[in-house]
Amino acid sequence: MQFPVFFNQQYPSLVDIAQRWNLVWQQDAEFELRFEQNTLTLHKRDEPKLAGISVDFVSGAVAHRRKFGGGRGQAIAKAVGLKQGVTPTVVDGTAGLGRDAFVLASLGCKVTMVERHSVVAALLEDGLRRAYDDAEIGAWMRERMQLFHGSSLEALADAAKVSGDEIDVVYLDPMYPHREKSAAVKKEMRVFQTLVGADLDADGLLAPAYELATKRVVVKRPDYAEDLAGKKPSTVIATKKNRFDVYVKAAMK
Ligand SMILES: C[S@@+](CC[C@H](N)C(=O)[O-])C[C@H]1O[C@@H](n2cnc3c(N)ncnc32)[C@H](O)[C@@H]1O
Repeated sequence: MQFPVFFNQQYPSLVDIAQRWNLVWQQDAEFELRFEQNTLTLHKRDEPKLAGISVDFVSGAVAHRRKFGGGRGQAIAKAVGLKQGVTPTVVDGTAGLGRDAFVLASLGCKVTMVERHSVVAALLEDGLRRAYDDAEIGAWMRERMQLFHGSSLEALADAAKVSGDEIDVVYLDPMYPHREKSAAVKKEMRVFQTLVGADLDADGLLAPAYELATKRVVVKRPDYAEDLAGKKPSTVIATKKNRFDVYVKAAMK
C-alpha cells in the first residue's frame, strides 16, 4: 500500500527512500520527511512547532539509557528473562521507534524488529544505518539488531527465518487506544501516534507470537489496559505506568 508524504523532490536520498518504501509524494500530505543532519526526520505539517521524530540509537535518550540505565535489573530485562548466563534471542513484533528493542540489544540480546508501517520502517532503517556505522556501537549493532518490514499478524515466522536463530522470546508493545482524559501525551509521541494510530487489531498478535516463541511472550501494556486477547498472563511485572505481561511456555535456560 502506498503512503502519502511530502518531501523535497530535488533531494535524491529522499526520492530513493520514497521509492524503496512505497511512499508517494503528495502536495497536501499530513507528514513531511526531511534529512536533517544526516538523519531522516518526520514532521507533522500542521504542527510545525513540534520537533520531528527520528530513530537515533547513537545519541539522545536511548543512548543515555544504555549508559546509565538499570542494565539487567530493568523491568523489561526481567520480563524477557535476561539473567546471569541467559541472553535470549528476541523478535520484537511491534518495533515502533525501536527503543525497547535497543534496550534489549544493548543488554546482549539478538533482536529482530518487525514493523508494518512503511514510514516507521524507513525511520528505523535510517537509525540502523547510522548505528551500524558508529565507531562505538556499530560492531555489536550489526550483529544484534535487524529490521523486517511486514505484519506480525501474518509474517512473524518469516521474520524469524531472517534471524536464522530459534526465537526464545516474542516481545509485543502495540499502540493502545488513549483514554479520553489521559494527560497530554508527550509532544514528540503525538507525531508518532497520529502517524500509526491505535493498533486495534492487536489482539490477533498473541496467538502467532505464542506459536513462534519457544520460551515466552512478553506484552507491554499501560497499567489500566485489559489483557491482550483477554488472556491472563502467567506473571506480571509492574512499573510506574506500564506493566509487562509474561506468557510463559518453557523455562529460560
Ligand atoms: C507503541 S509502538 C511500539 C514502540 C516500541 N516498543 C518502542 O520502544 O519504540 C507500536 C508499533 O507497532 C507497530 N505495529 C502494530 N501492529 C503491528 C503488526 N501487526 N505488525 C508489525 N508492526 C505492528 C505500529 O506500526 C507501531 O509502530
